[in-house]
Amino acid sequence: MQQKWYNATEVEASSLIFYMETIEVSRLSALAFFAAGEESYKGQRYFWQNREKTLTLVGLGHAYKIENQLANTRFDEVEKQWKQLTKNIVTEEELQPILFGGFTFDPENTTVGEWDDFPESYFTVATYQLMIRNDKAYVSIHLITDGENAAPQFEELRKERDHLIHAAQVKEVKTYVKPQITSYSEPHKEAYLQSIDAVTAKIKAQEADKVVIARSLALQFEEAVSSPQILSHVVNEQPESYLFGIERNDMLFFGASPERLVKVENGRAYSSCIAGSIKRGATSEEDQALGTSLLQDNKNRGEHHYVVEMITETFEKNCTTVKVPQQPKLLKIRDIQHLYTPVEGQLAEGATILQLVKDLHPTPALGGVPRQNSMSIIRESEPMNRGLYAAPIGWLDADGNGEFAVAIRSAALVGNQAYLYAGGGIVADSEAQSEYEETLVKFRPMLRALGGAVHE
Ligand SMILES: C=C(O[C@@H]1C=C(C(=O)O)C=C[C@H]1O)C(=O)O
Ligand SMILES: [Mg+2]
Repeated sequence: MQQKWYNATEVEASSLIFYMETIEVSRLSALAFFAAGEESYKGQRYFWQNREKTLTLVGLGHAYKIENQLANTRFDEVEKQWKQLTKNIVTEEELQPILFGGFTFDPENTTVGEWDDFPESYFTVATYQLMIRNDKAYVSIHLITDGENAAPQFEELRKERDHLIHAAQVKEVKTYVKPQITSYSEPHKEAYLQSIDAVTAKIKAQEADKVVIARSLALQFEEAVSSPQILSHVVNEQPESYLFGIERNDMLFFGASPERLVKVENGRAYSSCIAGSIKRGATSEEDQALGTSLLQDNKNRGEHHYVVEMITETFEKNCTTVKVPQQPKLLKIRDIQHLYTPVEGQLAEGATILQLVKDLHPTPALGGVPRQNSMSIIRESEPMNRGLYAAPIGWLDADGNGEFAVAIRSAALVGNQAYLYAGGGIVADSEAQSEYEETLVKFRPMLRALGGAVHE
């Protein structure tokens, strides 16, 4: 697994020139722009929408890649390379270039599977980037080169840009059918149930306070499923979450997550503590009753408390002032309700979004407490590699702004196969059967998008 191929991209970034040109375009469908890249940029695309739907990003093609197989130093390495690369920017615009990507959940996990050739850090600068912000749409071209022949290259890129915009504007926005599932399996279901009992016993024996244990669900389809097809369903069905899709070679990793890891805007940092769950009710009365019982439930308040404590401490280390409400609220999304506490602070001098990602990941919402013990227990207990599931995914610019979601409610799609991931926070009084049911609810957003039966 420890390949050395990433060196290929680590050319002397300082000798490279970063050209960027942005035009404003009349509003077009982000999905149609993504789909316009189906032939030429498949395997090199991304899609992102924040929860508020005030920012949409689509990337087609790779102007530059930052990949590495490092463990602890991966965050610093990406930050260093991005700084180098954005030192020599040639642009007339106010818009900043954007680096989009993610860090895997655990670089020390060695379990083989669908994530085998995925690097521990995977970031790209798109050749063509669509940004929809404040109701305006912009398309940028990025070209990163040593400067030789930049002008004719740029001319070619402009032609292709116009072609992509045209295709996205004039083609009807397609309505995609749902894929046909030919097989559904919950691999290692028994092992999962046993691991919950085993982990609960470890917590009772004080080997850890909280450990998040996850499992996967595997689907097969009649034929290969396309990325725009799946993203279109996610966009329609999950409007209240972060929506993301990131392609690498023949994999699409996608999801609809309610959870913010960190956002930085003009020197202020924001995070969210989301842990503790209950299903939605069939009627509004039942829904409210379930919500009230979640707010009062000791086991769920325990799961939540560890997250608030850790994120608050991390913010105190990186910020001059920190604001945290005393009590959690309810966060209701289509299939589930969670306990939710927002955290915000004023970034201290020198603190950056990637430093916050490094310090926050994994929070006890996806790892556990204490961090090292819980990570070892996860490695021993889960017969899978989480890859980007439960990991930081998002963007940053060259000005220090950016946002990372925690990639939960997510799945990896490879040709005609999909792997869906879900887990839950295990504490001393967790019960295997109810944790199992909690994961079934958490699979629903991906299962629904992929054409699976979801009993509403
Ligand atoms: C682990 C997941 O979600 C996390 C675990 C939760 C819980 O156990 O209550 C709630 C939200 C997330 O912090 C997941 O969705 O897979
Ligand atoms: Mg839970």
